[in-house]
Amino acid sequence: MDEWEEEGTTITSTTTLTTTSEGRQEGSWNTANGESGRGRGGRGRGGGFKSSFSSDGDNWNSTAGEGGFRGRGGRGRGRGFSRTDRSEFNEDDNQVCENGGGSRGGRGGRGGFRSGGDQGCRGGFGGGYRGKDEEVFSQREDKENKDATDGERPRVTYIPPTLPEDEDSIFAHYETGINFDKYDDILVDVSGANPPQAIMTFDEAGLCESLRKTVSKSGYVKPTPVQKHGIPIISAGRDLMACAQTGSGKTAAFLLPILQQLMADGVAASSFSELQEPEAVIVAPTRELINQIYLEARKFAFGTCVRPVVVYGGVSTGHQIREISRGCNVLCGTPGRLLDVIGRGKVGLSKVRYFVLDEADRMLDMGFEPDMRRLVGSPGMPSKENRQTLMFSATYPEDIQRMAADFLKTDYLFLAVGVVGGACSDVEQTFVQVTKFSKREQLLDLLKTTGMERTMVFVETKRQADFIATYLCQEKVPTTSIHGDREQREREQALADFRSGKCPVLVATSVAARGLDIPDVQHVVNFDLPNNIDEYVHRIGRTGRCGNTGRAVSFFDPDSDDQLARSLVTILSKAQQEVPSWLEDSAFSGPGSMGVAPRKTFASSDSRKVAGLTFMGFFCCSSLHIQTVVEFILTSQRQILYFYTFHYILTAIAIVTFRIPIFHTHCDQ
Ligand SMILES: Nc1ncnc2c1ncn2[C@@H]1O[C@H](COP(=O)(O)OP(=O)(O)OP(=O)(O)O)[C@@H](O)[C@H]1O
Repeated sequence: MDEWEEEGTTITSTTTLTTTSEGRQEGSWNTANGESGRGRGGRGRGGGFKSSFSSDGDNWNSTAGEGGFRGRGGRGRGRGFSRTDRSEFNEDDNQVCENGGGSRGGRGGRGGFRSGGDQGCRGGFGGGYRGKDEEVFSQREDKENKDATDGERPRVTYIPPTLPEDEDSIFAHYETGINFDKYDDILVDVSGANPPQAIMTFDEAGLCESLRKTVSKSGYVKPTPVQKHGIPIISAGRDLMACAQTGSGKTAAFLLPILQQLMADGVAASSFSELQEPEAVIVAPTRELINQIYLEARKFAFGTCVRPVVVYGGVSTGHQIREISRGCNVLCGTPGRLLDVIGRGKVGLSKVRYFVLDEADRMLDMGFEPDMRRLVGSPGMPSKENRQTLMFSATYPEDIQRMAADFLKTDYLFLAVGVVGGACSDVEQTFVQVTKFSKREQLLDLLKTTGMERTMVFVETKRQADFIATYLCQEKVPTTSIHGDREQREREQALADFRSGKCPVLVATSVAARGLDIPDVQHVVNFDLPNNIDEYVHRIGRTGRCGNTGRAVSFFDPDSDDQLARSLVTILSKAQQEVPSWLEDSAFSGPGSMGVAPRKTFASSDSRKVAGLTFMGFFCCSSLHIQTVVEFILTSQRQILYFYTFHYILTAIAIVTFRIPIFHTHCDQ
């Protein structure tokens, strides 16, 4: 629960971890805490950790920097939020972190963050927990840019390395796994009026020659279920809310039909216009994910006149605007930066035909919903009746589904491949009961058995991510980390090192939970379990992708993870996996376990059906009871009349209360 998941959390701690890291060219990974960050209002004191990895040989040198973490930067100005932090830092015997007592600085707008990156960024930011989402970052960055203009703050100057242009790099892909063909056995449900026929092969998708070539060069032989159904739905011009398990090809399911249509219509990028007007806008919650989507779009559009462009925070806005001005048909972006470039008048929305929300449930939850509304309400953006809106995710809480309908035409189709919100069945899930003090040793033991296999370790907080990464480095496990307080250059370097295998262990916060498609991730470890079951599903979905198998090991601390037990049992059973008896005990023995659904928002299917079913159930019961009541009124049997009235009210309450579980049983065959 770091970057994203603060809903319902009591916020009490906003410590700044002032950490910067420099990736040295000879392969060293060096993280040093910023010298006393003295941003405005920030009192970041030195210390920090320092770890370096010398790639020549197995030489991992990590020193928990003199003084360890000493992030005292939490006192800043600006709006911040406090939170209850489940970090182990404060309790740990070997604590190397002095983090201001864990409950300070709820107003953490501007603390001390100072970086000496090779891009010359010297950003003063921080001052507390901002994490929540990309937008918060973007706003901050925009603020930084504005401040820079005022001569107060430096600009974000990072420009990502130029992408390789050779076909081998562009079309590099990993192989589908042994379970790829089993995708065909998954039950698919399309709800809504007049869905078009699914396709069985890419030939039936009616792709133009150039797309056929790029699809084939990408190693795609046959479509996955979400592609079989999604492609014809999008090609037929329908709005779509699609749900399919992690790693099952949702990206191509929306990119291919969009690109196909743009190519068929002869859309071509032009650098002559001052105002660029993309035909498609794609949004995703994190920088790395949107960049990945962009790379996929660029791959499929290779050799054609359709030009995708990506914009996201942490990168020089000027650079991105220059990229846009070279021609932009498909604009991929994180919400904050998108709104920024639109606000600067560099992008017009009047030609938008496709509006895509990847990780749609995340894009519509509390963190991003206002931005999504701002985006669809931006000047020139066609109304929902005049554009196609497409939503994709592996999870769709029911409340989010209901809200999503605001963005979709009323006759949208809902596509469910398998159990909505279900975990990928190719991931073997195991749980280890732990205490919070034993986690680190358990992690180390685990990593010793997995050796150099690629492993993502999810932790709850940014500080925890740095701390665990440092710890593993000290223990000579080549590790890097990714989280929202690292600079973009560092985040990209971390991913690159993980991808290449230079650092086979990546410690991550939730910022890396969704969408990232990294080859050969064999393991996911939930060092800290998230507080939300959907988050769990996304995290473990970083392995077991595209028909490959994977393993997820989760540390379950009964003291803090009990509230997740019931949802975990549900997830395990739905994925036909063994449920440890202790987990079952924990799930069904705790307070509030008497017949109450684990989570009301865990949707099983199209919320329209659920609503329909509830109404039908209520209506049937009502009719029956009304009939009975009338009969008894006529026969004047008062007690029985009271009994039935009472019973009628109870039934109504029960139906409304248990409507989700009722529907679960109905559709999870
Ligand atoms: N038809 C296909 N044949 C072979 N590989 C495919 C096919 N479709 C997608 N892939 C590959 O499968 C991997 C996973 O796809 P993708 O990232 O789109 O999954 P996803 O469903 O969006 O996952 P997530 O829910 O985690 O975001 C990618 O490497 C992609 O290139």
